[in-house]
Amino acid sequence: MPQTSSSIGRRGLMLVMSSPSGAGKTTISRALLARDSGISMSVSATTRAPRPGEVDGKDYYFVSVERFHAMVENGEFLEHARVFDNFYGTPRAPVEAVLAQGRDVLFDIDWQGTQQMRQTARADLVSVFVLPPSVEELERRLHTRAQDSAEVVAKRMAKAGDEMSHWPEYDYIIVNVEVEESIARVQAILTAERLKRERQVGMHDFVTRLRGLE
Ligand SMILES: Nc1ncnc2c1ncn2[C@@H]1O[C@H](COP(=O)(O)OP(=O)(O)OP(=O)(O)O)[C@@H](O)[C@H]1O
Ligand SMILES: Nc1nc2c(ncn2[C@@H]2O[C@H](COP(=O)(O)O)[C@@H](O)[C@H]2O)c(=O)[nH]1
Repeated sequence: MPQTSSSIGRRGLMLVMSSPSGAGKTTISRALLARDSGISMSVSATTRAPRPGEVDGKDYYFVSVERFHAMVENGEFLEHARVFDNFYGTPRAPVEAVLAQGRDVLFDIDWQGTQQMRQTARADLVSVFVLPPSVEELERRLHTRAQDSAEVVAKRMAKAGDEMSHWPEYDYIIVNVEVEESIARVQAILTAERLKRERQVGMHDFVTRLRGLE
């Protein structure tokens, strides 16, 4: 049978995107998912109330505080954190199932969650921090999204400086000026990371066959 590169197995990676609230990571993530069939979104659990249009099981699993704590106790989360007075966590089982198929998983989580995942899964983690072009533009985006009250927007703006201080902990930094340019940059990161030697787990056998040694 002829050798083709499509027979080379690949180890799935975990692409984490973080940013201050409103910088644009959800927008970039949605576009990436629509354009790349090799990556799926990790759906987090949260105790925050759904925004207009958000769908349970698609945008988040909306759970009570009691249910969230039970999930923590049962070890159901890969990571979890308190963000803006609410709890958020990444359910472990769906992520492990996708990675086992050699597919990639995209996470929209904060810096606390990224730190936890770096400790448990460093080799599989690729982290991207998204910055806004300016603080004024960040506030404008939060208001334009029109999904949070003025009080919630003010709270998120007050935390933006602290959040942004974590940028040096990430592998890649994107200043999200033009959304199409930012999407292209994340696609480029994903392409390069997928090609890393250590992720191409079937390469040894492929080259062995190429060399006619098997
Ligand atoms: N490059 C951009 N230029 C202009 N507007 C943008 C850009 N990227 C995103 N936006 C808009 O900014 C708003 C916030 O974007 P988004 O919801 O993606 O932010 P986020 O980082 O995911 O926020 P959160 O952490 O609160 O979920 C949205 O209305 C989105 O359409
Ligand atoms: N550590 C985690 N952070 C998470 C998770 N899911 C979302 N987030 C972060 O929370 C804030 C606010 O999100 P919003 O949807 O309420 O605007 C944002 O920074 C997200 O990245 C998670 O599972 N773990």
